[in-house]
Amino acid sequence: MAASKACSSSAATNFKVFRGTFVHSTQEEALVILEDALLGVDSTGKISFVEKGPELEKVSAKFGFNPSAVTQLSPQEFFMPGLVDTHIHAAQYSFAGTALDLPLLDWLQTYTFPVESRYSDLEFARQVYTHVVKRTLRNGTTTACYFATIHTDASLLLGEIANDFGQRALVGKVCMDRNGLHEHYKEETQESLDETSRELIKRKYPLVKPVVTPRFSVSCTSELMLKLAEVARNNNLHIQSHISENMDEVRLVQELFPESESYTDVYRKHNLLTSKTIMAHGCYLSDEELQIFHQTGSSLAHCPNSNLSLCSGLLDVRKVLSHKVKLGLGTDVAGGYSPSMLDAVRRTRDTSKALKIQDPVHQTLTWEETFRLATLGGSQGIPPQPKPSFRAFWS
Ligand SMILES: O=c1[nH]c(=O)c2nc[nH]c2[nH]1
Ligand SMILES: [Zn+2]
Repeated sequence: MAASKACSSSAATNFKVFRGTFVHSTQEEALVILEDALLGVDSTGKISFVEKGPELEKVSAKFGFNPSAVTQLSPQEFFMPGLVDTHIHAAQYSFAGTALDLPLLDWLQTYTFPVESRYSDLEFARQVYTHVVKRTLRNGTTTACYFATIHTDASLLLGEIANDFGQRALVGKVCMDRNGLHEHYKEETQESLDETSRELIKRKYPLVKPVVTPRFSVSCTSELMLKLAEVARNNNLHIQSHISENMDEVRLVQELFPESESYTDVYRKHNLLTSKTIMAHGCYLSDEELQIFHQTGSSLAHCPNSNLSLCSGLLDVRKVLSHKVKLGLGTDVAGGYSPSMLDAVRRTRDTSKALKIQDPVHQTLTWEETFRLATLGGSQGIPPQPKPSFRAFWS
């Protein structure tokens, strides 16, 4: 992300205007580079126009800004869209980079649940949540889809912190009414529902929205999942959870829900697959399951660092995209050790190359495609405020 240098400070205008190179993605083209462009931002922070640099005089007359107040980028600088982290556990930031020696279910039991259970302590929560928001913003994450913990007050605090630092976020109080792995870190069904409602009522920050967050099928009863789906539908909310991350987890879900045809079928039967659903991982989804994702408009968060670090699996992104399923990238801190979305971009390429080693006909993802997944891809699961794309202005 480029820093900018003002070439003049006089600004008797409603627009902040930048001139230089702008880089972004569209559905048709993974990487579009606009050289010597003018980008105008209105007083609410929204992009109002993108025009050609050499037409400055004409454009300034049309939009009524002072041409000498334009901020000129240097030749080494460029603007790009903010990075969208579609899956990150804010509470797990406290142990990011450690404890990656166990597979998923053992990792949850040994490291994750004991740490998450500490977030009834709001001072601890404030410290960790402040660090994670500042760190992800520093790494270019302008929008994040956070899992908090089962604690409503700490989850509300995370939203307040993200809002105060200017990060757009979906924040979910985690819901889990069964936990065979750690008996003390769970809620009663009604308590989980009541606390979710309390979170909805109290969350009032302009940049932050609540997201209904059943942790995963392993830790939720049928009753809780059905009722959470109702909450999401009645309030038109996003839903986030995990799916098909690791083979032991997939087998356990089959045992817990023997009447369901697949892991995806479990969520479908509980009405949790909507066009506002973001499911993390999906390494072992079959073609039939991906078709259900396509039909319901649900999206996937690809978390390659976590998939590699916990030896969970290798998601075939090409296969997902060939089913026309929406897909963004996630850091999945702390299964993923890095909070940086640029790391997620690199690991996405590494995973694609590992798939090519296994199967030489696999078509490796390009840098351009991976950049698109980290920006536009993520924003399809978490749509931004309606805003015209650069392309709409640049004809
Ligand atoms: O990577 C993961 N991190 C988690 O915290 C989690 N919970 C359920 N499934 C999970 N996977
Ligand atoms: Zn996760």
